[in-house]
Amino acid sequence: MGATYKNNLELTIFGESHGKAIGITIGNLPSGIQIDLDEVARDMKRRAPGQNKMSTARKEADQVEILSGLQDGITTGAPLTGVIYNSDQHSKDYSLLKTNMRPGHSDYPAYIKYKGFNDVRGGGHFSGRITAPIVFAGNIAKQILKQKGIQVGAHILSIGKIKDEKFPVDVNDDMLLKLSEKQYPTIKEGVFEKMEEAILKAKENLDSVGGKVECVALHVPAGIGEPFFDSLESHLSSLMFSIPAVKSVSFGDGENIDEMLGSEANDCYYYDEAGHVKTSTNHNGGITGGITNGMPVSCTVTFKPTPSIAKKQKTINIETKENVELEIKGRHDPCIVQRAVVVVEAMMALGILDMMGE
Ligand SMILES: Cc1cc2nc3c(=O)[nH]c(=O)nc-3n(C[C@H](O)[C@H](O)[C@H](O)COP(=O)(O)O)c2cc1C
Ligand SMILES: C=C(O[C@@H]1CC(C(=O)O)=C[C@@H](OP(=O)(O)O)[C@H]1O)C(=O)O
Repeated sequence: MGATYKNNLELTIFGESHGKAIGITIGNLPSGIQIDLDEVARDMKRRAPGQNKMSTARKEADQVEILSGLQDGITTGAPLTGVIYNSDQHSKDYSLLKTNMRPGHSDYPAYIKYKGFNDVRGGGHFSGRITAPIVFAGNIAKQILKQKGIQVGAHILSIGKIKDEKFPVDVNDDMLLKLSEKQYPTIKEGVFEKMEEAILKAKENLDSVGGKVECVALHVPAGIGEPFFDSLESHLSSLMFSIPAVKSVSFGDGENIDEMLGSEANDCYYYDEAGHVKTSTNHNGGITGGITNGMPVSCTVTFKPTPSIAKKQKTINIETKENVELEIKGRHDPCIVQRAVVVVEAMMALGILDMMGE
């Protein structure tokens, strides 16, 4: 199993959901950067499981132990390794799932690829739990970007059929600051309460819901990225698609841009009062020709409904080769989206830092 993303940064993730620990090694970080570990802990808590009825009941502290690469809170330039110990595994929930393949999860393709030796407990290395180390790495990236004046922030754009509004073209630091103060960030007031209802209703019906997260990076200078294979869109979408349960990634108005005319989709340039180049709209999400144009980089990520649901489903038993019915027991998120906002931010920060190549 490969576990490394390598460009200017090197990210190597390790561990399984029910193993001893999970973690990440980040290579090629700049040296001499002061890291605030309280900020790391704040982001870890935004993703951590077991906090309320909208999340899996599994409880994990998700405290990161740093093994290397940091001395007196400052990056040394050596590979930075963070480890998170697992403590609340209920592995017996998975005994039936070794043979009865969960629809929508990795079980069947992983069984084929790894000849049945893959660890199915908690999803093994395929688990959403592996996003905890990504949030750790992403927070380090956010702190480095912040020192360059770049801010990353996100909100829940939709859960099921309940929708928030999209970021406006003039999204600014204040708006991101306000969102960062909310546990479940939405731009419209009062919309998360309706989203929560949708999550709890799905759960009550032994089902799950999906949704979208919209993320921006502000003050990214123009000129980051390359044409074709190393376009910023290519790298960011590769990172976003690495998040389990992500089924689409788009930039700007990407999901609807096909319905516009050229005259509507083009972002027209102007000089503002300070002489900075801006565009009056941002349908292209701050990237044209694969390269940043100085406008906010904006990306929307769609999460499918959580695959492990308690409702009876049809599937196969890979050992007896029979069609069977499956009722999944165990602890699962009735919705992934509200826990994944910070994961999307992490990938955005890592992708931009990586492509800046400094
Ligand atoms: C933060 C997070 C939490 C998740 N929680 C669950 C869960 O409780 N149960 C589950 O079946 N899948 C969960 N998933 C999704 C699965 O890991 C994912 O659907 C599975 O690995 C198959 O990958 P794919 O959906 O990308 O094809 C979670 C994903 C994330 C990012
Ligand atoms: C533990 C986390 O989420 C897990 C992600 C997950 C999956 O299949 O992705 C399945 C569940 O694992 P378990 O059956 O061990 O409770 C979730 O709880 C986490 O995100 O930290």
